[in-house]
Amino acid sequence: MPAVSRRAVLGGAGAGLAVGAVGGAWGGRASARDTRPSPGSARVAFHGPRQGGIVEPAQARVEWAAFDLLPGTGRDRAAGLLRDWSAAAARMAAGEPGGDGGGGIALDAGPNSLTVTFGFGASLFDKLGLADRRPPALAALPAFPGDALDPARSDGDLWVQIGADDALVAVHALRVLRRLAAGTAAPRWQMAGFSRTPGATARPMTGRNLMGQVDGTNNPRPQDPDFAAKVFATGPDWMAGGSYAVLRRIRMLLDDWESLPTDRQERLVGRRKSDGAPLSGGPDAGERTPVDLAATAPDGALAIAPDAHVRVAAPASNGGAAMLRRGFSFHDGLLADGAPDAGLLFAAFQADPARGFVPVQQRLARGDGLSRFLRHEAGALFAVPPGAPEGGYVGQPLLEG
Ligand SMILES: C=CC1=C(C)c2cc3[nH]c(cc4nc(cc5[nH]c(cc1n2)c(C)c5CCC(=O)O)C(CCC(=O)O)=C4C)c(C)c3C=C
Ligand SMILES: [Fe+2]
Repeated sequence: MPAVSRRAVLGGAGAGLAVGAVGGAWGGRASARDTRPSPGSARVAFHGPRQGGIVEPAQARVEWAAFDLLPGTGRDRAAGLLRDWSAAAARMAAGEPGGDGGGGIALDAGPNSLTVTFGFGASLFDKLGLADRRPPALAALPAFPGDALDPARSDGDLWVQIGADDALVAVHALRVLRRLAAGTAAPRWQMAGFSRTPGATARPMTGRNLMGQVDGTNNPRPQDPDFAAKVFATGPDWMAGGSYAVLRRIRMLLDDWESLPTDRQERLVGRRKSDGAPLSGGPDAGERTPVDLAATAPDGALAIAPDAHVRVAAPASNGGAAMLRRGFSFHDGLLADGAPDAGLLFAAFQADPARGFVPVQQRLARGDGLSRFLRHEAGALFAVPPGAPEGGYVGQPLLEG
């Protein structure tokens, strides 16, 4: 298959998505003119200066998995695993079989915009005798008020994020990578999430979370002049062009949330539920209307309440702190009390968590109205190295340097 740049592939994916919405995706009438490729054929090149799964739109399905190195695993074995994982990920991203262990479950499907992202936890550096090369930005995060993080579902030596617009494709990739890890690393925890399916809406729009809010509007955008400075690290050498991923499994108290009237829900967020417009903007505002934190209502009260989520989280309230949020919903059945075990697999990518996530979460944990309806149940921080060139593997400069 010819090498295709990530940008070119994504452009193609956009064209393909329209076909899924109109053509035979639901077994409906397919006209003779529907000759464009299906959404399943969209692909994101694995090799490149940056790993996939950071700036690409969230796919319909995500699998997160953390692994711990088996006792006695040294740098050579770990390097071999990253070499095998990278090679398999590159094959699968190109729509080729990943190798043994996938059970044939993705045989009929295209790559479906598959991305595989690899991350390194702080504990990996100690185990491989690389403590002197652990980046300062990977220092343990502080404990935040209200945190109730389950150690069995937190942290890990290695992290794999698999995104695809088809669940079978994502699960297949996970099975392949898991098989390749046998004898070198053991699964520590695994989580599955979802996002909107391409073509599900009449026009592409920012997705919604399980609280029903349009979520992701004020993310930094790749065209912003300071985007790379916010999201990508400049060092140490092996991390230049990489990023740091903060993960949180945040359960939502959905039954309590859904019992609130819409205007109270909107006040707690600071945006309208129907279209995501800021409450500071008046009836004609839209999702992209800039938030005005100083705006007041006719009665003199702040249009965006003091404890509204967007006020407390805004860069302007946190000394400019910013991150790229790329979360997925989860819905994992019922808890013992019958409440849904559902919420957000929150992921934030940034150049330095101490300047991105930490100040924001410190303020949110204390003064965010939304946090009364949220429970932080698991968390992790991983260094996400830059992408690997053709023929190389993710983390090679660290593991062979
Ligand atoms: C520490 C960082 C953040 C956590 C944790 C977090 C959890 C969380 N957020 C929502 C819903 C929304 N968040 C929105 C905006 C927003 N959130 C954060 C940070 C965290 N959120 C930031 C930095 C921002 C942008 C603020 C700004 O600049 O305006 C929004 C509004 C739409 C948007 O801009 O994305 C919603 C809705 C939930 C449900 C949640 C935990 C489950
Ligand atoms: Fe948020």
